[in-house]
Amino acid sequence: MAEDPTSTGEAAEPGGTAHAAVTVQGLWKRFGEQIAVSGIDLALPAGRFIGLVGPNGAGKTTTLSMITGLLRPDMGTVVIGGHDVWRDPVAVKSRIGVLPEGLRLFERLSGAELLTYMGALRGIPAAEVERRSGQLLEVLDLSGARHKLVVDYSTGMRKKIGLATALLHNPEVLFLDEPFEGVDPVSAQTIRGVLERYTASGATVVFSSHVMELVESLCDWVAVMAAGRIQAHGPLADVRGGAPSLHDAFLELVGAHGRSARAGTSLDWLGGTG
Ligand SMILES: Nc1ncnc2c1ncn2[C@@H]1O[C@H](COP(=O)(O)OP(=O)(O)OP(=O)(O)O)[C@@H](O)[C@H]1O
Repeated sequence: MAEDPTSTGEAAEPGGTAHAAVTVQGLWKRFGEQIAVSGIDLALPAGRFIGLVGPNGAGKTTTLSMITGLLRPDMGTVVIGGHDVWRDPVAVKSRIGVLPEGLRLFERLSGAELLTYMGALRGIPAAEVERRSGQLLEVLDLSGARHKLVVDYSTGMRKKIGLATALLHNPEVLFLDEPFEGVDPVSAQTIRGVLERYTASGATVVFSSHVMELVESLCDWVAVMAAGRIQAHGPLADVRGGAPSLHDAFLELVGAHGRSARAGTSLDWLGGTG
């Protein structure tokens, strides 16, 4: 579905639920001369596995940061669960979980301590935090590392403990910025299983990635971003259209077909033969 600049932000895609988990209207962000996000209107349907895809620098992180209340937009509104993210941040933050890019954790706590601390910050009763933490550590295959300091966790372990902290309060919507970046296939499969279980119960996942195969295999709804704008959005099959794969549809949408061939001809000296 091509982006309609007059869109009101209502979730109205064919065959989709009428209920929007997240409604974004007129979102803008500029860093000096650089317009990172250029007027986005988007209604993300509830209960879906949603992929935000786009090339490097498309504006995915900036968009997710503004949607989750981490970065103030220059213009525009974001509503989650009926609450404006910037006017009613506490109500929104109790309903969402966020795994941001380059998540900074409390490095000198163990995995178990980190969850206990995050649970207390969220106001969850201690016994419930302990119950949920034990289950999350178990399912994410971190039980053996529960007493290890987070500073000593590997990249994949950090992603998994970050995901555990984002899920601890049982949010309605989970936002993940590049959750599979630097994660080995076994950990990726574990994360994937947890996310599938989470959406199966009616919750919404929104994640950004530039790995098309991953998005195609996980998501049932996608938004394609390039140069700060939404180029297409809707159910996966609609966005893919007649293209053989989401990868091909994506290259077409972001105007990248033929770019690799051009790069090949301009690097005629490259080959390691002196
Ligand atoms: N704090 C900042 N200061 C200046 N420019 C920024 C800042 N954050 C982002 N940008 C610029 O805004 C644009 C969008 O960046 P953003 O990180 O949102 O893209 P992205 O789609 O997440 O990219 P990637 O896939 O490479 O992570 C880029 O041109 C980037 O250089």
